[in-house]
Order: sequence, then structure tokens, then C-alpha cells
Amino acid sequence: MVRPSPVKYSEREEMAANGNALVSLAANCGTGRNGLAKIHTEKKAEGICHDDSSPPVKAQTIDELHSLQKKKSAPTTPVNGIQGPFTALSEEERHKQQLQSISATLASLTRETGPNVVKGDPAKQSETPRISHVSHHHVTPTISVSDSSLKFTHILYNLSPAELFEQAIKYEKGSFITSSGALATLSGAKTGRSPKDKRVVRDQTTEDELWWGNGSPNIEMDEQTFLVNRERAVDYLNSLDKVFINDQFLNWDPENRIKVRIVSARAYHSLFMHNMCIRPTPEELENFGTPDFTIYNAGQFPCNRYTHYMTSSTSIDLNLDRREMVILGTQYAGEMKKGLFSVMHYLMPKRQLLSLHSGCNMGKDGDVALFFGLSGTGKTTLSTDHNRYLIGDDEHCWSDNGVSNIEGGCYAKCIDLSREKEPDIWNAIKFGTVLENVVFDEHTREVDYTDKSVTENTRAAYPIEYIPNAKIPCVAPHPKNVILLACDAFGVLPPVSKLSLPQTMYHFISGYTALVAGTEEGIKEPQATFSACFGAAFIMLHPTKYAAMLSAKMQKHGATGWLVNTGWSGGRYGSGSRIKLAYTQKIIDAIHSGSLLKANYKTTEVFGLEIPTEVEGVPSEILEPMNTWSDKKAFKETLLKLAGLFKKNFEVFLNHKIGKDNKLTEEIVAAGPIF
Ligand SMILES: Nc1ncnc2c1ncn2[C@@H]1O[C@H](COP(=O)(O)OP(=O)(O)O)[C@@H](O)[C@H]1O
Ligand SMILES: C=C(OP(=O)(O)O)C(=O)O
Ligand SMILES: [Ca+2]
Ligand SMILES: [Mn+2]
Repeated sequence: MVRPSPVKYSEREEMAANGNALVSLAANCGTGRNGLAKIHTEKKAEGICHDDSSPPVKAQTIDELHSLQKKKSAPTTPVNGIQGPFTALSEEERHKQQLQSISATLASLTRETGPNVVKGDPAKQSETPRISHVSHHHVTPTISVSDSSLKFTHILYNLSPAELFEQAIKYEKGSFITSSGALATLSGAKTGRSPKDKRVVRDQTTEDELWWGNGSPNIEMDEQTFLVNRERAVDYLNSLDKVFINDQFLNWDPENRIKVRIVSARAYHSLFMHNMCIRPTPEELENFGTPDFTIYNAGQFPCNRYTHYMTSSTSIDLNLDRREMVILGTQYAGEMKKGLFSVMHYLMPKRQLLSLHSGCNMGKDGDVALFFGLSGTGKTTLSTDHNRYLIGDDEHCWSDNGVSNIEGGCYAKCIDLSREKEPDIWNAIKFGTVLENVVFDEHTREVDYTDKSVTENTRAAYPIEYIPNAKIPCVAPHPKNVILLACDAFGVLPPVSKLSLPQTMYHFISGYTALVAGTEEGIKEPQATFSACFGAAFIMLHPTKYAAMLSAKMQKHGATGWLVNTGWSGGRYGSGSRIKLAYTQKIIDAIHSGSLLKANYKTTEVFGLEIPTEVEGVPSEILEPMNTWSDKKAFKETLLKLAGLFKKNFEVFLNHKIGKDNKLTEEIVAAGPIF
């Protein structure tokens, strides 16, 4: 009698798992007592039964099978063997150092210890070594004095977009995949920045260096209060099951690159910053070391209103000396992006680099344009131009070597977005992109971009390479054109004017626009705003410092200034309408090509702006706003009203010198409206 060879327990399991283990009738193998042929499994040469319809699964258990689904990713390029401070270390040692650095980042300042940190998702078994809390001093505390030091904090370190998508969908209410594959999310009660809750530590250094007082965005706080809020944020973050850590870069100029670490509680925030900052290669991440700046985003948790200086439950706190930022009481992700921009507005001018709230693109022949403007005036829309290379949509530096983007992504407004008018932005809204506060069909998950139910300030954050003609690395030569965008709700500024250098400086310092609803809390309809350097909310030094640098650079590199009104035409907000995007794009095309420089010009009354009589593709009658107003008297009154607002706004700058040149200062003051 031929017996089936003994099958080991695990092999039986494997066969059961396969569900189709082959059994054969052994016709010639003797019979059982009832005469039926005995069933036995086929014999393999090695004596192991097998299923020859498919090779066996290389797992011993179901858990093991599932573990096979995922493999460890290998570095894309070999880690260099000789150079670098970390190369002598084993992988394990490097891991330990990384965890120590993160533990130090999350250290409580009062208990003087960092938390016990462990890498990986708490929902899974921890894959990597744990590290006990790191003491700030070189003595390790002998007894744990608080419950927090008994607990491990799980660190989700530089997760990929796919992992962050899963984290968001699994654990964050209000996260969904849209029909185009983007992650739709809600930013909570705040759907715009909170400039009144942004504070900067005033200490001996910043006292002298920063711009304080009337008009300044830097609302002061003291070091002690900062530490109270920092402790609150750190304690909150450490109390969670897991926190996200992003280690990334700012600035594509390699000589002036800044290392940033973002600690956050939401996958949404981690993915947003993954998209917006420059993404390190695996090797750059290996050698990341100590960050230059750290954000503690505890946005779900409020600040304590009994804390000195606090006027609401939201607080965004910047400490330049500690190189740290704390966010409490707002989940609007733009606070992180623009908070870091403020830091760059401090660090870069210290190195003689001009930081700019501008978009930037470059033509096929290397002609570079900057687009300055406040929120919603068209930086992102107009710099994303299918016929030109995109350098960046919002934040740049201008150094002696040219222009570099600070960021690694774009943050586009989505309200009324259409595939026809803005195809590149439309197509960028796909897997990997974060879509904030949009409304979609509950079944099809098609986004309705016209829906303002959550907010008017709906946004998409995507990596810059999602725009097909982005130039990587995001650096460009010196600009040829400096375009100042103003969305004029009064409808009296011309669609385009050519500016002299003093006029460029006058309008740059004034920073006029009609703030479009939504980006700042509480703004429900457009209203006239003056924001120095087209970004007063983010500048740290006095506006004249940036203006002097811009004027010197424009002069040195022969750049031409332009004022483009992307706002109202044919009447003010309410009676006229916003100038067609297609017309603005034709105007911008004519600036880039150089044809507008050669046009015929006439000078307007009051503002003394040089306006072209013709622009290809644009109806000539709209080039002079008065033509488009049926009520000429109302036009004149509105023009004078706006001129008065400009004049009043500029008064605070009259006693300030711009650069070392007295003559320039006088010329700039004289370049404003005359009436
Ligand atoms: N003539 C125009 N020029 C520029 N943008 C326009 C125009 N008309 C409408 N828009 C819309 O205005 C918004 C400009 O926003 P965006 O480019 O994101 O501004 P910024 O980047 O300066 O904050 C977009 O939603 C765009 O579609
Ligand atoms: C995100 C912002 O920038 P912008 O509207 O200029 O793109 C903002 O101002 O909050
Ligand atoms: Ca902006
Ligand atoms: Mn923008």
C-alpha cells in the first residue's frame, strides 16, 4: 500500500490557504476495505505534495502573506560611501540618531525631556527600534515623573502621498477621494489665514531688526508666552497616538537652501507640506541632520485665552531666535506655508537676497517675468502659462545669480475653476493633490468648483511637477519684466500701464488691490486694501528695505515695470465686471514678447500712467477705463476717491528714505497720483 507522504502542518495550511490543493485518485494504488480507490496526494520528487496549477505562495501564515504585499523601498541612487557626516554609521545607528533628533524636537521644556518615540503606525506592530526619551541635559532622569514619559509617541516620518492618502481617509473625518483622484479635505472652522492672531517674539535682536508698530504685520509677544504656547503644542502632540514629521527644504538655490521640519497631527497637513515644500531625495533625507527651522502644528488644539497676549483661541507664533513656529487653534494649512515665507522674508535679506511675494515664469528664449500681487490677483493663474516654463507661483528669491523658487509646489485658488480657462491647473488636480474645502457630488465625487458653501477660498495644493512645463530645478536668470498685479474693485485703473522705475517703486510700496473674499478671515466681498510690497502680512523688515533692494536689482538688470489690473472694467464692483482672463493673458503675452514695449502710449490723468493705445487681441476701447464707464462723472469721482486712498496710505512712508539715494526717494513720492 502506498501511503501519502506525511505533510507537515505548515504545508497543509499552505494548501488550505491556496484552497485548491491538488488531490488525485491513485487508480493503481490498491483499494480500501469498501473497494473504493484510496485518495492520496501526488508525490513530488522531494516528497512534498504541491499544487502544480500555480507555484506555491512563499508564506507560512496569512499575516506573512499580507506582509509580502509590501516591500522595503531601496534608495534610487547608491549612498556615497566616503563623504558625508553620516556615512560611517550603520543603518541602525542612523535610525537611532534620527529618532533622537525627533525626540529632541518634541521635548518638553519644563520636564526637559523628549518623548519616547517609535517609528511607524500605531495601528501596526512597530517595525523599527524604539528610543527612550532624550534628556536635554546630559543626565538621564532616573525616575519617570509623569505619565507622558511612560508612553510612546508614534512617528510617521516623511510618508509618501499614497500612505498619507490612506491615513487621511482612514482616520480624518471629511477626507474623500474625488473623481479625479485628489484628496478632498476640510480645514475646519478656519478657511483662511488669521493675520490678527500672528505674533512674533520681540527680543533684543528682533527689537532692532524687525518692523514694529503701525502697519506692521508683526504683532509682538514675549519669549515667555511663546514658551507657554510651545509647551501647550508639544504636550498636545505628544498626547496623541501618532504625529507626522516632514523633513524638507525651502529654496531651490543650493547655496541658500533652508532645512525645515514640520510636526503635525493630521495627514492632511503632512501631505500639504509634502506638496508645498521641496521634497528631499532619499539620500538627502539620510543626511538631513538638524533642521534650521521647526513648525509645531497643533492646529486642532486651541491656545489658552488666559495666556498673556492671546485675544482669541487661535495663535500663530514665530520665534526667530529659537527658529520655531507654533500653531494653535487653526487648521488652515496656508498658515504653515505663509509662516515659513515670513521666516524667509527675514533670513534671505540678511544674506542680501530679496524675497518676493511673486510668481515667476520664463519664455523659451530665457526671458523671465515676475508677477507680484496680493491674494487672488492672479499670480498663480498668470504664471501657469502653457507657453512658458513655470518657475513658481508664489514665493521667490532674487539673488546675484537670478531667481529661485522657495517652494516645491503651487497653491491655486479653485473657485470657479474651469478646464477650458485654466487647463494646466485643472489637470494638476489628481492623485497626490490636496483639495481644501471644495464641495462634491456624494456619489460621483465630481467637484463643483462653483460651490461656495464651505468657503469662497477653496484651494488646491499640488507638487510643481504636476504642471507639465514646470522647470526643475526651479531657478531662472534675472527678470526682464516685473508685473504688478492689482485687482481693482473700483474699476478705474487701466488694464495695463507701463511704469517708470519710481512708479514701479511707488506701486510696489503701496501694494494696492481689492482683497478678494475669503483668503483672510471675515472678508466677504472685495474691498480696497493696501499691503506694502504686495505682501505686508509676510514681510518682517520695513517695506523700504525690500523696495530699495528691488529698485537696485531692476536698475542693474534693466527690468521694466508694469501695472496690470486684473479687476473690474466698465464700472466698479457691483456694476462693472471682472476683466476677461483671456484679455489679461493677451496683455501678458504682449509684455513677454516685447511688443508692448514698442507700442504707442498716452498718459492718464491723476495717476499719470502710460497706457498703450493698442494691444493685440484686446479691444482697444477697454484700454482706457473711462471709455467703458457709461457715467463719466461717476468715473472721475471714483478715480479721485481711489487717488485719495493712495495718497493717504502713502503718508506713513513720506519720512522714510529708500536706499542710500535721496533723489530716488523724492522721485518715488512724486510718482504717485497728482490731483
Ligand atoms: N483677468 C483675470 N486675471 C487673472 N485672474 C483672473 C482674472 N479673471 C478671473 N480670474 C481668477 O482670479 C483668480 C486669481 O487667483 P490666483 O491666480 O490664485 O491668485 P494669487 O495666486 O495671486 O493668489 C483665479 O481664480 C482666476 O481664475
Ligand atoms: C495662500 C495664500 O496666498 P495666495 O492667495 O497669494 O496664493 C494666502 O495669502 O493665504
Ligand atoms: Ca500669496
Ligand atoms: Mn497664488
